Amino acid sequence: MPEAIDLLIEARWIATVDSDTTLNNHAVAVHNERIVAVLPTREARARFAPARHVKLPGHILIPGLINLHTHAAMTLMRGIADDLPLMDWLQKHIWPIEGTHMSPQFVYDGTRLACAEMLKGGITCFNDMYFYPDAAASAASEFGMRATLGITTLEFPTPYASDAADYISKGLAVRQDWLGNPLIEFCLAPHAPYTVSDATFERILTLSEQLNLPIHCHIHETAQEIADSLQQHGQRPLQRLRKLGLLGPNLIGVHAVHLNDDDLELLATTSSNIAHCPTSNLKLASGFAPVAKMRQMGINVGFGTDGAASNNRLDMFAEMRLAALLAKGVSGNAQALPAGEVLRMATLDAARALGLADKIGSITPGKYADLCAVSLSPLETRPCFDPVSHIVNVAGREHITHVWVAGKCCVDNKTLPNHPQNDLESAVALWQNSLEFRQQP
Ligand SMILES: CSC[C@H]1O[C@@H](n2cnc3c(O)ncnc32)[C@H](O)[C@@H]1O
Ligand SMILES: [Zn+2]
Repeated sequence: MPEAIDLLIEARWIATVDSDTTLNNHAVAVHNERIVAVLPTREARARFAPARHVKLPGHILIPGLINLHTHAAMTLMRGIADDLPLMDWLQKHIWPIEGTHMSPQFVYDGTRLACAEMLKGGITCFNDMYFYPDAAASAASEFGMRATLGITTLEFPTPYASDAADYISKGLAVRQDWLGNPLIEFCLAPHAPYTVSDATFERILTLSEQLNLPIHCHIHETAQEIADSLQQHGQRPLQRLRKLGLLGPNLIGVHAVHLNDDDLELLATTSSNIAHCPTSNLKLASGFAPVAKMRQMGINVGFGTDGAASNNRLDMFAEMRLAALLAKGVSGNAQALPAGEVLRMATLDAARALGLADKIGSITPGKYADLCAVSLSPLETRPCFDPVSHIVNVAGREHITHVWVAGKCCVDNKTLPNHPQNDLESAVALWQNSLEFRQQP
């Protein structure tokens, strides 16, 4: 008697990522949100009686992509301040707008816009750092998307919170409200060493240890950040964080562009994780992160899009391709970051950084069925000798046809099922209007 299951997905190729081999003509069986088997299609047809059966004869099935660093709601500021270096961009444009326009509705609408874009681009999970995480959680959960939301912390006041203690207590309260939701996780998110004091970092470390939460923080993004830290603290930001005890397997350091040999050694010996954001680093002219060196030294690295105001897309296919090309160019080694490694960094390694590798990141029985199907049938993707190479070097997010999160179909034939598109479009149009005609200082 065939076993009744919720879903059977047959694919021409499957890159499980838990091994280096690409499976041909295999199927993934899904029941109760999880993967129950990965097996040859012929065997799957005999063994299972699926309630839903999806056939993908020209596709590769990969684990859902994980965006290891973003500010989702910044989609509403996409393209509002281009062609600027980080500090001009932040201090003269972004922070003033956030100071006047930030609200739960802004974060809810902006995060919904981000979820629509990310899901259609094969991203099933994102690691967010922004204001009003309750509004972000509502948006993600409406789309059925997985998210780790930051208990974001700054020392200075914004419409969201008055000081570091207020940011932390508001974030912890939101975490409490969402405990038990299987798709929503939290992390501590001190913004950066230049906006957070030693005392606040100490408090954050204690909370991370007590609650076993990752710590998500921008680090070593620009040369100026390092010069300022040397002047103010007499040490580089990573040395300061090391002294405070922040480095370790719970840390996700974002950007890590400017690293000397001692910095690299610190990251490696403490098993810290890095979110590499190649597009944002180029667009803000921050520099080139030494990713090939990091990988050689055993540092765990995933990819982040950063926010849509500094990218200006939330496109992990673009990040994968750019990261692979930059790693080769920067290291002078064409073998740096081959496609299989890039796909693992965008999935399993990012899951590891978030402490979620036992749940997501690979197509492995027992894990949640977070999956992405990419069509390699169109002419521009032919011929195909190596489908994993095609994911990084040929295909784009426009080739994604289906996405599942915990076995639930979130993108069906390139569309978002049951999504009230009009409501979102009109909300975005209203925000565009109010940002376009804002009072300029
Ligand atoms: C406290 S919420 C997050 C905060 O970070 C700002 N931000 C966005 N991108 C970057 C970046 O690349 N480096 C530093 N800070 C960034 C965002 O505008 C929010 O204010
Ligand atoms: Zn960022």
